[in-house]
Amino acid sequence: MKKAEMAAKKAQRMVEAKAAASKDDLRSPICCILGHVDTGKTKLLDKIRQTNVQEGEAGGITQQIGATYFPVDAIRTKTAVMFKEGAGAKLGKHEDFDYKIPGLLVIDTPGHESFTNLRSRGSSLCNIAILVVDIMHGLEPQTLESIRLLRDRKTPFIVALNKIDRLFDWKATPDNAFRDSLAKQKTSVQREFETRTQKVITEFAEQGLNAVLYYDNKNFARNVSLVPTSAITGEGVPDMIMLLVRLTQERMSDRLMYLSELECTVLEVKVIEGLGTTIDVVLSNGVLREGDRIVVCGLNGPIVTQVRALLTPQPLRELRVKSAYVHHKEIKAAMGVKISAPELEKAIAGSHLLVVGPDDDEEVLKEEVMGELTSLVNSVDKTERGVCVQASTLGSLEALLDFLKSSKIPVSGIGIGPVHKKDIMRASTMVEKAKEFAVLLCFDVTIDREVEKLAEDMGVRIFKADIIYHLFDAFTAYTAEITEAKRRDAAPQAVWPCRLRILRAFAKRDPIILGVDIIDGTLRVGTPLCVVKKDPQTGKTDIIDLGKITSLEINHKTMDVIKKSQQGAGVAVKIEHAAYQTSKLFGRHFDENDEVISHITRASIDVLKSTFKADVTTEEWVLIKNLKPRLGIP
Ligand SMILES: Nc1nc2c(ncn2[C@@H]2O[C@H](COP(=O)(O)OP(=O)(O)OP(=O)(O)O)[C@@H](O)[C@H]2O)c(=O)[nH]1
Repeated sequence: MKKAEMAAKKAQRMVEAKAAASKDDLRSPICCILGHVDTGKTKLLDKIRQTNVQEGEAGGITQQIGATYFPVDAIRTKTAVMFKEGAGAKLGKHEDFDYKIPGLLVIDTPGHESFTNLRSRGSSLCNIAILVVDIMHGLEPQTLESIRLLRDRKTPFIVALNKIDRLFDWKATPDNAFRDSLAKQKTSVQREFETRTQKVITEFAEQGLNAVLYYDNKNFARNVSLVPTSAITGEGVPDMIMLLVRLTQERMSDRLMYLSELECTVLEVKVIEGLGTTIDVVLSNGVLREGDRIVVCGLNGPIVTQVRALLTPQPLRELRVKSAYVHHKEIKAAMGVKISAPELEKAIAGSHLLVVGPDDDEEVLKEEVMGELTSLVNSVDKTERGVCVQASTLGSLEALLDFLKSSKIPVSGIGIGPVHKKDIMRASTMVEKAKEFAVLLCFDVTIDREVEKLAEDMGVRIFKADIIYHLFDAFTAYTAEITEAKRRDAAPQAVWPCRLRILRAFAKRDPIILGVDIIDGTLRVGTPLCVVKKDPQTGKTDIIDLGKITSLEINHKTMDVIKKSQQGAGVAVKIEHAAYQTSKLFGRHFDENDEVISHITRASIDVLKSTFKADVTTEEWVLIKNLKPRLGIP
């Protein structure tokens, strides 16, 4: 009852917050940088920051926790060059341009760690992303993984086509607008640019994405924009920032309206000397205050604690001040903040942070905050046959589970944080049930040597990686290996169906050698053969086992497998019985009037079904079905 009441109150508050919001009061968009290693993500971030540091912190760029804040003044300075002649931007006069966003909050940790943790009820808190692609390399494995993440979370993104200064003979004009720089290049450089860009466009097309140079983009909703940049010379960086400004304020102002309702996410959990365990959060809406009672999701259940301090880094010029941090009484969105509070040791990155308000029931908030972990746990396949996964944060766990789901890999257990013995024990229950799933897929987590040893002893395979698709590749290779081993082990139990007509007997007993015609099926060394006789008086059937095929020949050429189509003028089959079987004599126990068939059993059919399913043809299944009643298999 209470829960419903609170939900109603919250919904009401949200309605009020939305009603009070306006397109004139926008908050700063949050931007993440993703891309393959070494494409220049860090350098690009540095470049945006540095230009303004050089200009004596003009515009007041501020370093936040895990993020850099670019106030609109800094953006205005940085993009001025876009209004010059030759920039090709057709933006009118600089002083007339209406910068509506108060600034831009760029998350400092590039890569998908922070992107996946900036999450809210399945969607992303990252308003816009920059996907960095090296123009010399095109799309690389992690680019594809980033695209997948961006698509899953429906996050709009632009592509920085970086390292244009590496085009042969490029003449740089530092921090220039791209088109002006390109116009100044020799024809050969312009041509190389065009060919390389075209190649990238084709690669995007292969991913089902329509990419175009941003200044040719007539439909931002449909096409991905490419912005050529150099993180070294700064060329194209003004274009990139201008594009971010325009895309966010023109196309997503609804999502950026400032709301008084709190929205806050834990990006990282960190131990800081003197402060103990702290959490770095992104406050994307609302206000946080010192002394607030907060609720976050923890490894062992919800954590309720009180904000002891709200911290941001000390500005560079004040480095001599003793404390590394500035304390705040309250902080308004959008901001990256460090929170110091007791009992945060078990907090989980990716969790939401809620503040207990005067009307709130703490129990309900606790449930809400744990809800996401519970719903992730509930999303796990309940067939109880599947791999176990362990990830560092809620965000990465979610991304990994999404990926496994789309790759149709079942999951039986999940965990967050460092791998413990109990996680190995859980995975080990699979050893008997399904060996290929006795696996722990670890994404960006630490494992003690001792725990690894336990896994070895229990027969649990551990795969570690900090790139999702590497985990996937390793696991796929492993399952292929296991399947192959299983086939080798099961091969003696597998019986392939065949029906043979006896043409003549070359040897009547020990071993029996027959010349045969294959009526149906395939002959293989190892197949047990029999004839089925019906007693004319009693009507009782009698299965006479002749033994197993030990060799096959066509025209004196030995073969392991002979298909019906290969048999030519007939096949010579050598049949030997096992020591425990009685020897059979051609002419007495059976003769050329008998049809010889594979002695299939319930068990042999099951082996074919479980291990060789992909190898059995439809005709062979039909033949098995026909042989079953003759051999008395229900
Ligand atoms: N010539 C040239 N080199 C660049 C450019 N951007 C980055 N680099 C160089 O490329 C290398 C990788 O750059 P980073 O910024 O560290 O790349 P990253 O994407 O952050 O790499 P990871 O953090 O490893 O994922 C460095 O040696 C940079 O100096 C560019 O625009 N032009």
